[in-house]
Amino acid sequence: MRFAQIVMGPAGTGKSTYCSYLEKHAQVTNRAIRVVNLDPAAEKFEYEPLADVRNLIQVEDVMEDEELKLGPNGALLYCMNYLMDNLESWLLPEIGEEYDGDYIIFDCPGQIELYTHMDLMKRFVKQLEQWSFRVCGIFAIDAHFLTDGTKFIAGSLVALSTMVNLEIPHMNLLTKMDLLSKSDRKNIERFLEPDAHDLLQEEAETPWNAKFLKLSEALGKVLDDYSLVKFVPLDIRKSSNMENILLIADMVMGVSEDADVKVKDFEEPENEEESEGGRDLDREFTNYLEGLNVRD
Ligand SMILES: Nc1nc2c(ncn2[C@@H]2O[C@H](COP(=O)(O)OP(=O)(O)OP(=O)(O)O)[C@@H](O)[C@H]2O)c(=O)[nH]1
Ligand SMILES: [Mg+2]
Repeated sequence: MRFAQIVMGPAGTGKSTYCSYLEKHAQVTNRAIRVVNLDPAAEKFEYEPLADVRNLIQVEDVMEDEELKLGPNGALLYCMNYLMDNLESWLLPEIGEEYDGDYIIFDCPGQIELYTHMDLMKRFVKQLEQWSFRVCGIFAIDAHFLTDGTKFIAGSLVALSTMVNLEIPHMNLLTKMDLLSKSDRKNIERFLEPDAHDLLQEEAETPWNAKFLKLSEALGKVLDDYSLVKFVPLDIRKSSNMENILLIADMVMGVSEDADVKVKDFEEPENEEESEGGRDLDREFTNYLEGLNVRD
């Protein structure tokens, strides 16, 4: 049995940052988690990829193709199709045939149509399942876009389409929590266990809502009925948030304590401080985040 998180979501919402954060978290907590870059348009990321789709195909090369004549979005979809046709021949050798207990994070592109209605990612999920992976979908949403009830409904519906399309256990990550003001952070707490009906009541005064309140209420009911559309906050400065996310992912993938999840080979601590008092995970995180230039 192997485990995978597929990290999806709109452009710039912090998918790659989450992946590098998770890779680092795994290093300091001794879990063997590796990241695979599946974004053929990625320019840079901070993790050390186990495999990188850009070694198979690159968006610029496709855009330069005189016969295809594709722009950036069409070229990206072409690359993803090409990747799906080469999963057995390219990806499998890169990640290895069968290592029991492997935990792999797939960092995906920010093209939302890949998730909501196209079948490319569904093909990918099916293939991973055939390779005996248990898969969890992580859908990254920028917390700034969820600060009122109407935006919440819109954001949740995109997440819901993805969940329904891919048919895998699913978690919505509220990213960039560290950038929210105190009041926005407080405001967002009501979305963590939301009652869509209550949230919409507060929005009822705008002309749009007066006209479409019934529609919004009906959508709200859909979300309530699919109570799986839940949001988990990610404040990148807090290692406890990461632990929480990993725990939920473990739960939804059915990773039990007796499952054979790999830990890294034990390394002897190099300095005395570590051997005496254990490792200071928060300090290691702070050093890492300073390297990433995350604002405080
Ligand atoms: N402060 C802060 N900045 C973040 C966080 N997550 C992402 N960023 C910043 O947001 C920008 C986009 O982050 P990425 O991780 O590249 O986002 P992405 O979703 O991978 O973007 P695409 O792959 O282009 O769709 C970068 O400048 C990051 O440094 C976060 O949690 N906190
Ligand atoms: Mg990215």
